Amino acid sequence: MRSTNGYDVYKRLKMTKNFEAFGVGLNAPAYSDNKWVSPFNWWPEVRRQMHTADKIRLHDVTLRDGEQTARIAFTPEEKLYIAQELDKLGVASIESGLPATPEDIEVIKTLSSMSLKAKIVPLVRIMESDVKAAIDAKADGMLLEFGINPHIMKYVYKKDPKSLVQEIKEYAKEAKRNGMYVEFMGWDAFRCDDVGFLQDFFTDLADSEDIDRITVADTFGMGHPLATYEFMRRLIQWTKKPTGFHIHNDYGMAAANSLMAVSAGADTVHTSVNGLGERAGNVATEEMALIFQHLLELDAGIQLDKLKMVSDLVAEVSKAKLAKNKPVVGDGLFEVESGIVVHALESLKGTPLEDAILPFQPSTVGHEPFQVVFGRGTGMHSVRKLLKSRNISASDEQVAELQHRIKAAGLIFKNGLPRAMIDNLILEITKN
Ligand SMILES: CC(=O)SCCNC(=O)CCNC(=O)[C@H](O)C(C)(C)COP(=O)(O)OP(=O)(O)OC[C@H]1O[C@@H](n2cnc3c(N)ncnc32)[C@H](O)[C@@H]1OP(=O)(O)O
Ligand SMILES: O=C(O)CCC(=O)C(=O)O
Repeated sequence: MRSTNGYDVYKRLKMTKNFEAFGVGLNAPAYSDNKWVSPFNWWPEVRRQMHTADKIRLHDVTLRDGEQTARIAFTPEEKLYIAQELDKLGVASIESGLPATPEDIEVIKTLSSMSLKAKIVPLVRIMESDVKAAIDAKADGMLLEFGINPHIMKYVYKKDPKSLVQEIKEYAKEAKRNGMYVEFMGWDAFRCDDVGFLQDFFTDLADSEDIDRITVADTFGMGHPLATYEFMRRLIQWTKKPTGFHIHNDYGMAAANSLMAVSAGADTVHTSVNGLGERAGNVATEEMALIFQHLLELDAGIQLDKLKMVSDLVAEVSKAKLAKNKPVVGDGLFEVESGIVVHALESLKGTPLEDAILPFQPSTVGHEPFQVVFGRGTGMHSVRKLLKSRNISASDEQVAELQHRIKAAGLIFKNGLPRAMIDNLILEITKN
């Protein structure tokens, strides 16, 4: 299949603007230069429920929560390298570890001295030593954190909520005196069965003008999307402050729930490249970046065409290999083997929809061009196209025989037939 990029498609579609089929047109915003997504996303009934901020921020936690993944560690040099790529990618802030180990303190200090566009905001426990270390490292800000689940507060930390609020406010004041941005994150807030407890805690905290943003974490990723929307709506109502959302993917709902949090009005999502993070990981930076731009038309400031490269970098350094079908960045996303799909794609050649059947073009996220793979799923149309690309004419019987041989070999070579095998099969079929 001919390789393409978003710009080629753009040029072609511009020329054929307003085309339609059976009276049905394709229009922006669902349809544009590099995407074709569901127009249902723009139904007034859907949009009416969205209270999105004008600008969305991605706070990247790859270097903190990502490194918390069991069996993953980054050296200080690796952290500095990744942080610079995250900065070029366009994330608003980088959670550069905890100022609790000499290595992380050094990383925070170095990054803070580099005048990156992204703010350096380490995770900070409610303790003097962490707060002081973040200030001494001249970080841009601090993400003060505590478990805002009454059971965790009582049994793990033996803290009472009232004195905790006072402590947080004092540390926030100290950070502000040093010119820092202050965010508070309450983790495990989604398992609290007493909404009055949450309301009192967050209302009381929000009364501090030293706290710039309040974030809640669905630490175990088990809130229903509609419950997430409702909790975030209430939190915004209680605090009247910019609000953030942090989630893990334990139930596979991290992206959907982040979308709900933003729809309720949160302006920041904590994300991690390749979805690294404790257990099932955090919501993936690459997924949220694409969702915001393509489905909500929200500017998160992300250079989408760098996503694949940053993902490859983090996969390499973390030694955490990605599934081929990982959304947005998986190596196998733009390969097709199934005959019926190849036939559909071939049929669109020369029509306004050529190459536009995909939801988004490979080049949009910096991916290799689309390609047809040969194997068990190969259909007749793929075989004809293959022969045509090599200027080989063959009878219908030869095409059928070649298809049969490719399919049989595909049962053995489960990873797509190697080029040499395809060459051999063509030779065998066409020699007589
Ligand atoms: C819920 C989360 O995901 S929190 C983030 C988790 N991230 C990490 O743990 C990063 C990797 N961790 C580490 O390298 C180490 O645990 C360190 C350097 C951070 C701390 O190590 P240690 O000082 O040896 O303490 P250890 O990890 O065993 O225990 C945690 C301590 O932090 C305290 N603590 C934890 N969270 C908070 C908080 N939000 N505010 C105040 N204190 C806290 C605990 O009460 C405990 O204190 P104690 O030593 O007085 O009992
Ligand atoms: O606040 C913290 O210490 C980290 C919590 C966290 O990453 C989470 O709740 O998922």
